[in-house]
Formats: sequence, structure tokens, C-alpha cells
Amino acid sequence: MTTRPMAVTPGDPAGIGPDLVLQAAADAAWPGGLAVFADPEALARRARELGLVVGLHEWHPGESLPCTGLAVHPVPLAQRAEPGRPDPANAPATLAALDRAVTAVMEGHCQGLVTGPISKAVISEGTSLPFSGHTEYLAERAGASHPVMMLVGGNLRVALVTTHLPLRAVPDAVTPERVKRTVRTVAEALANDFAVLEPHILVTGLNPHAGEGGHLGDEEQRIIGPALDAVRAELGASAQVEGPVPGDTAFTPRCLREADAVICMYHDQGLGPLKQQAFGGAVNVSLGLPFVRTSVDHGTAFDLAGSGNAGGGSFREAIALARTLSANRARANE
Ligand SMILES: NC(=O)c1ccc[n+]([C@@H]2O[C@H](COP(=O)([O-])OP(=O)(O)OC[C@H]3O[C@@H](n4cnc5c(N)ncnc54)[C@H](O)[C@@H]3O)[C@@H](O)[C@H]2O)c1
Ligand SMILES: N[C@H](C(=O)O)[C@H](O)COP(=O)(O)O
Repeated sequence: MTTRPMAVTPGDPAGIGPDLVLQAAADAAWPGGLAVFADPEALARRARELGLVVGLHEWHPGESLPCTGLAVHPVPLAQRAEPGRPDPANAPATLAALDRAVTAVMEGHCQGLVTGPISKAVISEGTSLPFSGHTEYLAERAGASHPVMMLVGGNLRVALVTTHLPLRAVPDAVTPERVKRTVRTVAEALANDFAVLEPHILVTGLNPHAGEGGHLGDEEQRIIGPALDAVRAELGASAQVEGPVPGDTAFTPRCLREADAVICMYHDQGLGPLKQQAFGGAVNVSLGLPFVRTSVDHGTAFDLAGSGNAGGGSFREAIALARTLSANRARANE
């Protein structure tokens, strides 16, 4: 089944997502092929702007892929997409592309989903949805109760207990249940999707110096520490869970030496160090979904859309990793 195409959504049509899809299609023949869910006219226009020659062929889930060129499942935009000028009027079509791609994956027509970058603000302004990110949106669509965002790049795998929420809401969102479920989901994904057995997982604290014994915050003593004790007892020898460790030194080479993944309490605690090390070549993976989904490590970069200067490394890595994870998951489920 690994010869099924990978579903691809370019993300915001005014961002660099369409550029990355077209560059990837022009550069290489992807094993299994790509099926892009997008407006074909907008893609064709962007290809001309970029000087790329890519044949676009209408495709519908269940059909064979064309022998050459790029398969495109048509999802028309409401307005002409101008590079670098996001238009909330196109937000419903951006989400419709995602919805149709998810359906194609869940119905087994595609082996996984690779998404280009979306502006959460544009989706929130152009739809009635309070859109906080693909991770949360896809989980809701797929009926998954606890998605976990992990970014993979350099020598790091970094997962988050909380994702897209205001910093002031973070402490209340770090609950024992959320900490336990995140560790479980990461341990399971490492084993099944990444083929890392008996992983060593580092978990950070929330406060400076992991709370300094309660003098700089007590979430480590009240919530994170007891949650980790409980999940350690549950996982037994199947995973080694260390923490809460101070967030500032968790990413030093000595702490990372044995770690297969680091779980951080909030977005910038974990993604800052990862993007410092690997921005442009890292991959965002949604764990805890019933299908494989990967994405780029960067945003819409409206300043670069249509210029030909967007680096395609993260997008290509996202396609490659989605294929590896799908194959590993299929093997684990045999
Ligand atoms: N996977 C996703 O959907 C995703 C990921 C991250 C951010 N976003 C969204 O993107 C929007 C813009 O976010 P931002 O400005 O914080 O980050 P950004 O990644 O879009 O841009 C940060 C900087 O990096 C540069 N950059 C980004 N991608 C690049 C590439 N491929 N090649 C060369 N340079 C690149 C940009 O030009 C900019 O200077 C936000 O709405 C955010 O929510 C979406
Ligand atoms: N937090 C991600 C990042 O910084 O790369 C990004 O916003 C994308 O998140 P979703 O995959 O949930 O859209």
C-alpha cells in the first residue's frame, strides 16, 4: 500500500506553499507520487511566475496518478491569489483543500498528508472558526482527543505538552492528564512510527530551574513530577522517562546524549532550540492522529511568495519523512 500517493495541501495560496509544491514537483519524481489539493489555475499561474514547467493533471481520489506531471485535485479559490497578499476570502477554500485531503487519506486513497503553511490569523479572519493550527484542526476532524506536535530536525525530536495558546494560559493547561497523555503518545509514536524501541524521553519543567524546589513555582512538584511518576509506572521498561529537568539546560549536548526525544511544556520552550539548530530542514509531525501528517518547520513567509527564493528543504524532508513514518506504521500494525 506504500505506492499510494501522498496527499499534499499547499496551505495559504498567497504564501510560499504553492512555490514549494511546484519546486518539489519540478525537481524530482516522488516515489508513490504526490496528489495536490489546490486550485489548478492558481498553481499554473504561480508556476509561470516562478518560471517552472510543471504539467498539472486533474485527479480525483481513487484514480491512478498521471504518468508525468503533477496530480491536482481541484479546490477552487474564491479570489485570485496574489503572492504576498493574503486574502481571508480564500480561507474557506484553504480549509476545504485540507478537508478533502483528510477525507482522501482517511478513506485510504492516500498514504498520508503533507501540509504547506497556513496563516492561523487569515483562517480565523476568513472563517467562523477559531483556528489555532493544523494540529488541533486535524485532530478534531479525525476525532483524535490528544494530538501532540513534534518537530524533528538536526539531532532533535521535540514534542510539546501545550501547543498554540497564549503564554498566560500555559500554566493552567499543564495538567497531570495532559502531561501523562503527551508522554504516552510520544512513547507510542517513537516505537511505532519512528521504530525507536525503549526510548529515553526527557521532560522539562515549566518554571526556571524546574521550580528551584518550589521557590520559583510549584508546577513541577504538584503536577509534572507526580504525572511523570505515574506514567513511568505505567510504561515500565518500555520507555525511560526522565524529568522534570530544567528547560534551559535540557538542550545542552550532555543532557541530549541519551535522549530520543525532549518533551517541553510550551511552544517556544521547545521550538526555539529546535529551530535554532535546524530551521529550514526540520519537519513538523502530528502524533496521535489515525494517519501520518507532516508539515514544514516554517510559516507562510509572505515576503518570499512568488520570488523563487523560498528554501524547499523542509518541505522535501516533510514528504520523505511522511513516507518513512507511513511505512514504519504499516510494519508496526502488521
Ligand atoms: N506549518 C504551518 O502551517 C506553519 C508553521 C509555522 C508558522 N506558520 C504561520 O505562518 C505565518 C508566518 O509566521 P512567521 O512569520 O512567524 O514565520 P515564517 O517561517 O513564515 O517566517 C520567518 C522568517 O523566515 C523566513 N522563511 C520562512 N520560510 C522560509 C523558507 N522556506 N525559505 C527561506 N526563508 C524562509 C521568512 O521570510 C521570515 O523572514 C504565521 O501566521 C504562522 O502561524 C504556519
Ligand atoms: N507551531 C508550528 C511551528 O512553529 O512550526 C506551526 O505553527 C504549525 O503548526 P500546525 O502544524 O499545527 O499548523
